[in-house]
Amino acid sequence: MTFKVLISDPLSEDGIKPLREADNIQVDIDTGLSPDELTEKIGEYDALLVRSQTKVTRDIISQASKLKIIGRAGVGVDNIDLSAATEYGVIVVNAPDGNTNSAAEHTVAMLMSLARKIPQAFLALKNGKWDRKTHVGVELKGKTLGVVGMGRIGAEVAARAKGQRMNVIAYDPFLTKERADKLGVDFGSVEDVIVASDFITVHTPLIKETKHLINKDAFAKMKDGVRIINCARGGIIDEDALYDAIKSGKVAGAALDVFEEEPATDHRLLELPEVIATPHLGASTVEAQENVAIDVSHDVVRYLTEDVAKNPVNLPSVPKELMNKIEPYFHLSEKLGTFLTYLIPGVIEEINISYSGELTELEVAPLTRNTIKGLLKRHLGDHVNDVNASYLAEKRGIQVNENKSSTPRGFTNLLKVEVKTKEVTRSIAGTLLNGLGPRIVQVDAYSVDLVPEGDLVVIKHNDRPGVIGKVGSLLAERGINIAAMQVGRSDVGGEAIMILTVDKYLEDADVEALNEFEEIEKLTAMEL
Ligand SMILES: NC(=O)c1ccc[n+]([C@@H]2O[C@H](COP(=O)([O-])OP(=O)(O)OC[C@H]3O[C@@H](n4cnc5c(N)ncnc54)[C@H](O)[C@@H]3O)[C@@H](O)[C@H]2O)c1
Ligand SMILES: O=C(O)CC[C@@H](O)C(=O)O
Repeated sequence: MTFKVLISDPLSEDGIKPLREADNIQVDIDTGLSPDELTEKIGEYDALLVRSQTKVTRDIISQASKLKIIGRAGVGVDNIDLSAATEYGVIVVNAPDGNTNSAAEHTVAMLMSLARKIPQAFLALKNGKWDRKTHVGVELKGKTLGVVGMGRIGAEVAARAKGQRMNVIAYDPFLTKERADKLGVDFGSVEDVIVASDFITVHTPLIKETKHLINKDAFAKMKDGVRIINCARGGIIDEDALYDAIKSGKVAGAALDVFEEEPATDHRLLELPEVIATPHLGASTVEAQENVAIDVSHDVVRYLTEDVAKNPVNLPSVPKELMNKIEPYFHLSEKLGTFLTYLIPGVIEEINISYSGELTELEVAPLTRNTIKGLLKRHLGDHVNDVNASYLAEKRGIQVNENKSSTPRGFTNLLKVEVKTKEVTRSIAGTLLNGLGPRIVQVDAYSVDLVPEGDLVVIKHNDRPGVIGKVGSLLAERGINIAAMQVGRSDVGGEAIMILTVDKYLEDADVEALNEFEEIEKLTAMEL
């Protein structure tokens, strides 16, 4: 099978080598497509790679019937409709580390240019003006830099600012006193940062909480003559409020690499002499472009060929060490879910997944997602995957409960799935037997020992002598070989269950013939 990958923004040719070198991947590069052209084309592709120019909208994703992965060569994923991607089961991966250094260096370049008015002086000189009076700057030494957002880039900027002998005060909802001490910065609320700083630089993502975080009210609280830097995302700073604050003299200058609408060639902020700007160049270095393209290309190859991604954005990433431990349970968890779908009539209302024994020591969320996938896939189709399984369950109003109990229950590990509909509650449990692989060990109240694989027949019947023989003979007459058989009963002469592993899926006629036996209460043929 060959996977088709579309690259719709310019990426480093050296960086996409992992894609070019993969045997089963065809790479098409088509930059500058209009939204309509991309919508028309996307149906052919298994993967889409973008930088920040391509807007991957819901409309585009909804037409991407084969799309499995969107790779963002960079950090910010605000140009991708993540909800739509999750809903359609498309994983989004980014390259979070590859451009940190370049973005931090660019921020420092902007900070220094802003302080010393280098772009303005250069422009004047280019225009033949030797003007030393207008371009008097300020020193950084001893000034306070406020950093809003102390993630990868914010922390790097803070470290470099300290090298300029600046004091740094930072705010980040995840910044603890210990980390602040380690980084050698003061920390406080966003208001503390805004009030105390001579320069303010923002390094948050653009999300609901950070949209216009720096607004009219915030400017009002700042020191007179404050200088503002935004090398993160347009929209974190309210551009109208910034314009007014510069015009009023409250803000002495601003350095902007990003804008609410890009490209921003005709922006009124650019008319102000106090504003210096670059066209979203934070990550535009040879090194960063190569790094991010390599990282995202590797993840695309990995996901298309092995179903694992290192930097997923719309799915929690599973550390390698954990993955090694839980991977053997993947097959079991999905099969338990699939098995149950054959036993339940009606609409699932609740799924209860319990983990016991060794499993209690592990992060089991990936197994829960996989079990839900098994429960939904048979009815909803192959588009159900790890990315959208939980979303699809929630959308259908299915309550999913996950719990851990350390009670050994006779197994070193046990995964039990119970499903409730309006009419019934059914359950199944499985284990991973050392050296033998996955086994189903319980179906409702019955203990069994079953490999969760192949064509199975589950027969609920009355416990009477001869039933097993009758079923065996009928199947033999029809040329259906029984590979394995499990029987269990509630009590002598009561309800009993027979589970057969057969070499061939039962046709409707075979099921009808078996149902003729009066001892058989219910028969279900299934394919795991
Ligand atoms: N200009 C460029 O070319 C360029 C290049 C790379 C990254 N970026 C942008 O820079 C930003 C930071 O990137 P990063 O790699 O450091 O990301 P990151 O995820 O490492 O850091 C972001 C930090 O923002 C913090 N945060 C979230 N909400 C906040 C809030 N309300 N107030 C304060 N902090 C908040 C988070 O806790 C996190 O620590 C992103 O917007 C990214 O898209 C721009
Ligand atoms: O693609 C780019 O050059 C911009 C990348 C940058 O904004 C990011 O968020 O990583």
